[in-house]
Amino acid sequence: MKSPKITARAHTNIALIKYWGKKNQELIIPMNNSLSLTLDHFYTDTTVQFDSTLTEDIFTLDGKTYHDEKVSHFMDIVRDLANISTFAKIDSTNHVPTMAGLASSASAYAALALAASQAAGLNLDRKDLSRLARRGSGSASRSIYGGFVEWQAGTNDLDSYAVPFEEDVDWDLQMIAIVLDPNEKKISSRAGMQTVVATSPYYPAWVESTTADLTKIKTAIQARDFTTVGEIAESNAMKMHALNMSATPHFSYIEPDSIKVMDAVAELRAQGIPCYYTMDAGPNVKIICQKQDTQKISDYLTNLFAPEKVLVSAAGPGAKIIAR
Ligand SMILES: O=C(O)C[C@@](O)(CF)CCOP(=O)(O)OP(=O)(O)O
Repeated sequence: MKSPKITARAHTNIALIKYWGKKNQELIIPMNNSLSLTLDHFYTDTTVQFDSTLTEDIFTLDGKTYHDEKVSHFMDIVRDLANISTFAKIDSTNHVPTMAGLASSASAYAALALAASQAAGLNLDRKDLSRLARRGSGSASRSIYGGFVEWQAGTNDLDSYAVPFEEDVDWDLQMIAIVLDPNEKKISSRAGMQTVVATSPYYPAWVESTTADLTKIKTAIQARDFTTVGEIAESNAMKMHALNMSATPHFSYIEPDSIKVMDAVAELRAQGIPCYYTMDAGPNVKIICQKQDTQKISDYLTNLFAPEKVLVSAAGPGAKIIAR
């Protein structure tokens, strides 16, 4: 007996106000609210079909089969929700340019949450989809929606989910990802944030300051105040990375080429071009800019990096079913 074969598409999101620490590991409840922009350029397509002849979940990513504990654990959560015990075939394709290093768990688990729940006969609303995606990866909770999205931290499985802050973004904000290292990061987000929560003396100040940043950036987005949005996002990212350097053992995702991009942004700003950077759990740098400046910034960057490493995105859509 086979279920319908469902394909869902979800896009990557990049946080302007970071999630970097959990209150609860198993349920993935964050310490603070975060806010992101869903991007149009990078997305994951995932197809799921439950099949009673299978004796385990079969997961392929970009054509290769993997035994992924996180995926199986996630599928157990879906099976519990749907009250079924059937295994599934899961085929995922990351539509991020090769060597992008941006194939984030966010788009992957948002697409899997939508495809798997639908194939299991569940018809979850977007709030419950966000809660389900959160169980796969915290940032995936935000990729259920397009545009600017806020993940309300909450305190338990029921009240920790994302909400749209501005889904149809009518603002010419863009993000230029400079792909410095496509390989898997040495320290995963999950391990990195666990270390800082447990050992950084600055952690309580991070939660306090990032909560203040969130309030201010929401006002700035609504006011279309690009400079303030950029300044807060850049500062928030650097505070997140300062946590890593203050942990025990200390660690950092920042590599020499990351600093090269940061210096380029400083030079562009000195030339009067407003642009700001953010970084996540890896060396890649994302530059926040306005569409009118994107070409000038890209031209400057392609003098420093190979053109195929400079990838431009605008605001993108939420998760949706693309085939059934
Ligand atoms: O996206 C952000 O807010 C900031 C980060 O990207 C890192 F900079 C965190 C992503 O963490 P995620 O991969 O979701 O961790 P999980 O819940 O342990 O799977």
